[in-house]
Amino acid sequence: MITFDAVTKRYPDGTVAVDRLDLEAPTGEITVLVGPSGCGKTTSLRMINRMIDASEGRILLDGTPVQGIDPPTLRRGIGYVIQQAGLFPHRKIVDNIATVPYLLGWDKKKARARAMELLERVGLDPALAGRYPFQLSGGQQQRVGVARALAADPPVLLMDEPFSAVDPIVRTSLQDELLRLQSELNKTIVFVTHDIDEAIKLGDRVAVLRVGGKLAQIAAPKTLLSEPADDFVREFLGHDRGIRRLQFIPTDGLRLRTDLADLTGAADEPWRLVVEDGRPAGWVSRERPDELEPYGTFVYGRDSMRTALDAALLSPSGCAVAVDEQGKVVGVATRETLDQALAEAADG
Ligand SMILES: Nc1ncnc2c1ncn2[C@@H]1O[C@H](COP(=O)(O)OP(=O)(O)OP(=O)(O)O)[C@@H](O)[C@H]1O
Repeated sequence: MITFDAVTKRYPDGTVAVDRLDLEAPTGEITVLVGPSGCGKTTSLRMINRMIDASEGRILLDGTPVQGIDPPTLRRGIGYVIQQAGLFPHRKIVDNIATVPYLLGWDKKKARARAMELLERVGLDPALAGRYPFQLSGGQQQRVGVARALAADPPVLLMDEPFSAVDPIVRTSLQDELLRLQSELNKTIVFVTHDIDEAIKLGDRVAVLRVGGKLAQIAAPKTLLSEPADDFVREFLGHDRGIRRLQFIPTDGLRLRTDLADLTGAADEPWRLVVEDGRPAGWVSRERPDELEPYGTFVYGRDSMRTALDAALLSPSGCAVAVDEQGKVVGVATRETLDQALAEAADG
């Protein structure tokens, strides 16, 4: 656990970047620091590994003040990932990843074997090991940055806007990859971002900071969205806070119809889903039975109501197609069913 105990950072020019910050980042969880530009996120993060020293207050790592640990020792137990990966341009990928093991005096063979293992772990082709950073895409470089931070298996990972410099599609896959890795590794992660969607997706807990380095609220994402502490937090969460809340509402309680999906014999309805080899092929209407119309799917029980609703909006029938993990149709959520679930969500 990382604990901020009344931590203040005053820069020499008098700027108060962080103001009496109290915060806990529990072991094995992702704690996200989010807030507008200049609110002290990076300063807070860097005080954990003493790249910046606090002016007042204490930061504790499992109860031990970091101020009492010499920086090299401290950093051995703390991986650090930054925007644009910060790789050494003249070192091959494998050697970039093995940076910390080399510093720790591991023999070259063991360090490289560990680097190769990590390369695969972060979803990269081992064939990239011999390349130089400039021969990789931005997203691949970020993955290497994550692999490098994990190389000596540190219990703590600090991540400073690690995915901000890549396009939205790559960012989404990096976020998914981080969540997958974390489900295996259970690191204590402190993650800085200015993107509220990223914070809500990744954080077990999200700390919202306001300019001046004051904590506005810390809560689980779901609570943050349903109970923002004040107008600043409400505004920061954006006008589509209600829509975002839907991503925490599960779909496993939705009642599905199977008679609209050729599964149990088609009902006499305006729309019918054509299923081929168990998979959706398209909707057909009574008026135009030969024309396949578009459809949207959600994975029943895994995806949230937000995805289910999106799936319904993509279908002219207004119904969302529920599939299993293999993409096979399990039924259809009609507009009435979705309406009912939304009404219940609004109550809760
Ligand atoms: N070395 C420094 N000297 C003086 N002021 C600084 C220094 N570093 C940062 N600051 C100021 O401290 C405040 C917090 O900066 P910090 O970089 O921690 O914010 P941030 O929330 O990470 O911002 P961003 O999202 O823009 O990166 C800002 O007002 C910044 O200008």
